[in-house]
Amino acid sequence: MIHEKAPAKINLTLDVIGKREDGYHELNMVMTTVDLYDRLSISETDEDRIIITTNRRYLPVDNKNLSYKAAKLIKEQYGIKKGVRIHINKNIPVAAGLAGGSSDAAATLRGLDRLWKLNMSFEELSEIGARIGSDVPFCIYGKTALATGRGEIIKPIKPAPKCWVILVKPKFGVSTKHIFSNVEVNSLKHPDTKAMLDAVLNGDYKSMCKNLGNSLEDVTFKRYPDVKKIKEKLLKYGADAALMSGSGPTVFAFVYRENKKNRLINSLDQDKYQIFAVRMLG
Ligand SMILES: C[C@](O)(CO)[C@H](O)COP(=O)(O)OP(=O)(O)OC[C@H]1O[C@@H](n2ccc(N)nc2=O)[C@H](O)[C@@H]1O
Ligand SMILES: Nc1ncnc2c1ncn2[C@@H]1O[C@H](COP(=O)(O)OP(=O)(O)OP(=O)(O)O)[C@@H](O)[C@H]1O
Repeated sequence: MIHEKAPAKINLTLDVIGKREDGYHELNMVMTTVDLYDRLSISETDEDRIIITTNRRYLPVDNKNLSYKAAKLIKEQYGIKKGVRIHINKNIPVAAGLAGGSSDAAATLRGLDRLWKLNMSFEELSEIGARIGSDVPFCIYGKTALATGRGEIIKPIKPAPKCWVILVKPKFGVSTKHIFSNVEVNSLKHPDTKAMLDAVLNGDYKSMCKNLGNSLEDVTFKRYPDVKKIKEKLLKYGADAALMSGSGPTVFAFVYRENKKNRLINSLDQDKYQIFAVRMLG
């Protein structure tokens, strides 16, 4: 049995540069991971089938599950006739902007590479990952990186400065496709990616806080005003900085000091939101 951890990602920056001919958007993103994980257990079976099980009833377990897709692609690519059973213990909220599904797919690729001793390079894993979703190559890498193209071109950078990360997700989910379809490229705000890269390179917590930015925030805020309210609340109650992750709706806040973290959590309505206090990983 192989065990793989699949961490959630957050976007320190997300800049939408423009719309591409293939319908995707050209992005510039600084991404990192936090210690909120799904846990995957993977084992081989003799019968040539992919069996997915999970602790969450609402998740698909057929070919719509991104882990299923990952297993299918790797089996096809390497002509593997064995079957596999994958149990996903899910902790990352779904459709949250935290790349939960992408991270499960990435963990499946890493796990099957180990199970079947395929010795795949990052490039080989990443090529298969990109066929599943734009965030999967970053999730295969799993640390801190600059992601460009539609998100699938990964350049590793130093780990982001350590701090507490408070993730706040409203009860509803948001479709990434829906948010991108409402993007008007000419009216977007653009974060300063270079300043964020410098902040990470210099381990400069204050500058990292100052340069957080996400072009998709206003697009999501306009359709889901509650997401904007979460960000305002977090800033009002003492977060050093706050930003929506990915296409939302999760908003994360940074705090450096532990006592401030507890105060911030206590100020939030626990019935209205899913709240996680985690550490920066990457
Ligand atoms: C918003 C982010 O979470 C930022 O990290 C990611 O870019 C989304 O990555 P993902 O969920 O793996 O996205 P995909 O499954 O590849 O794409 C979902 C949908 O989002 C839109 N999409 C996604 C990525 C991109 N660079 N441009 C897009 O326009 C497309 O409409 C696509 O059909
Ligand atoms: N293993 C999986 N975990 C979570 N969702 C999955 C999985 N496989 C397929 N899905 C489907 O994918 C959709 C969104 O999943 P996910 O949680 O990855 O979104 P997200 O957090 O917005 O990701 P991203 O930040 O990459 O856009 C859901 O509709 C869900 O049913």
